[in-house]
Amino acid sequence: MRASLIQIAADQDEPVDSRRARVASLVREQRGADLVVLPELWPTGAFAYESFADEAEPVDGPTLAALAPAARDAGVFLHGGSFVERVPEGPEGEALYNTSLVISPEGRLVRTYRKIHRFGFDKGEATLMAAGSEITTVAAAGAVLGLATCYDLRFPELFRGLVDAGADVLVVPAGWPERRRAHWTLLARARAVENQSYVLACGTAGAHAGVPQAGHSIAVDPWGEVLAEAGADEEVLTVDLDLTEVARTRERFPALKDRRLGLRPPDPPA
Ligand SMILES: NC(=O)CCC(=O)C(=O)O
Repeated sequence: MRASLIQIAADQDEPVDSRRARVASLVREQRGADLVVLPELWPTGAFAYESFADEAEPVDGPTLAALAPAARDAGVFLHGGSFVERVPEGPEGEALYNTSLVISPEGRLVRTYRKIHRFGFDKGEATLMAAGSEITTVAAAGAVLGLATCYDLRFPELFRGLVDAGADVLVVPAGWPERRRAHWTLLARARAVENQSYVLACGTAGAHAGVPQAGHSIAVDPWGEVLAEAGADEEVLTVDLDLTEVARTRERFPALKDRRLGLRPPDPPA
């Protein structure tokens, strides 16, 4: 599988529609890839909280309208990163989600994933967005992609759930800040090693809302080796994955089979 990770900046000086057009044209340039991945919340910027409500859109809104024909023209599976999804009706009224799109080479939306772990503790995304609750995989380009978004990378149990659901390539769009870049690289490698899976983690470049971004999109193999890593600036990172390596790694070093589920919890302190 040839994968291209498009690490773009979500600069607030660039109008969102211009960025959509620019991203669509970058996707079209990836003809020959099997899978193209975009970062988290690239239309708005992951930390541009003030713009979330204004830029929120339904799943079939302008982001999908820009990306679907681009995926079709390039003939690629496209993980469209994520955007702010507005859901007008629900038990508690309107809600916003941090939602990812996966589009087929025919330009058809084949999967959505709503970010499960919201970042910000008692502010930002954690207060503005609702949390997804579904572990989500999708068959694409000869692999089973396990979908996660940014802060999700810190929660290994989600990734175990994805592997249990058959994932062999874990795809993580992100808007990860420069300040915690060491965690980004470490966690991407840890998720690959412990799950004996490829990890494709695509971050943003530049800075938005005053938060410098780490960039350093990264592709890691099931043994934890870094196959390719971007710099800090805008860049397309292209990498070839040998998907048979997942089964080979799991056979030669079958640690996943040694899991001990259902261990007895400790007795409460006396
Ligand atoms: N957008 C995010 O989820 C940011 C996550 C982050 O900064 C961190 O986990 O650290």
